[in-house]
Amino acid sequence: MDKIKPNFVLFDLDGTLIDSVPDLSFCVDEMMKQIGMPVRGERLVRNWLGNGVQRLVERALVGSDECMPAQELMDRAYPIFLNLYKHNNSLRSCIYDGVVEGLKWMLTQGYRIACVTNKPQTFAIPLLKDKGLYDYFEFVISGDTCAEKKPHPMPLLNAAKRMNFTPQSGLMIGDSRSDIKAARSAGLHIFCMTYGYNHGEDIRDYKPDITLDSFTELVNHLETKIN
Ligand SMILES: O=C(O)COP(=O)(O)O
Ligand SMILES: [Mg+2]
Repeated sequence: MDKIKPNFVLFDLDGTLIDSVPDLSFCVDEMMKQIGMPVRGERLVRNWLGNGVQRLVERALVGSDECMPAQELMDRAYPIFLNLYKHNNSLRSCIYDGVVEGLKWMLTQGYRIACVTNKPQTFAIPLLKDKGLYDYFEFVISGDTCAEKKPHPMPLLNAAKRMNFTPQSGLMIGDSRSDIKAARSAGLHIFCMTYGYNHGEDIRDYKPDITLDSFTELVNHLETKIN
């Protein structure tokens, strides 16, 4: 594929900018211990992430991707998780190699960038700030900013509107099938990182426009906007 020159670029957070699973799995396991249930471990949490923290907790409680826990169990467990994650939001999480260089390069090339995540605002903003990434973005659309989250196109359409460009002139960079589905429905181009979380499946099977092993490869796929 030839290099493209999108008017704006939207970045996913978990699994794209930051490996947040170490903190999330710590909190899931502490919650499980506190309610007297078996811990789940990092590998399963990695596969259950991608549809917001509420869905992650539901999956952890039933031990599967699909089913729903009893409401009474969720009502007991979810507040415990929220309190734990509030205090363990960024301690163990790491920025992926190449991300800071990639974001700096985007800005020097004249790109306008924002973050679109399914993580609720109360966790997304402190995490981005703690890791020194917040100031790179014009704005952050979190999992609870719009009425719908990815894979629904609404957060991406909202971002395009705030950028004042058509969705078709934008690019989403993510790591999961939710990012691909949202981008396709909204009409954006979509690049995916191979190192992220995609429910244990190879992201190439979902056919993004491009797959990247590192943000340092962005230079191979994007034109400069400064001429
Ligand atoms: O909170 C999640 O489930 C994942 O969030 P993401 O959209 O940044 O990958
Ligand atoms: Mg993600």
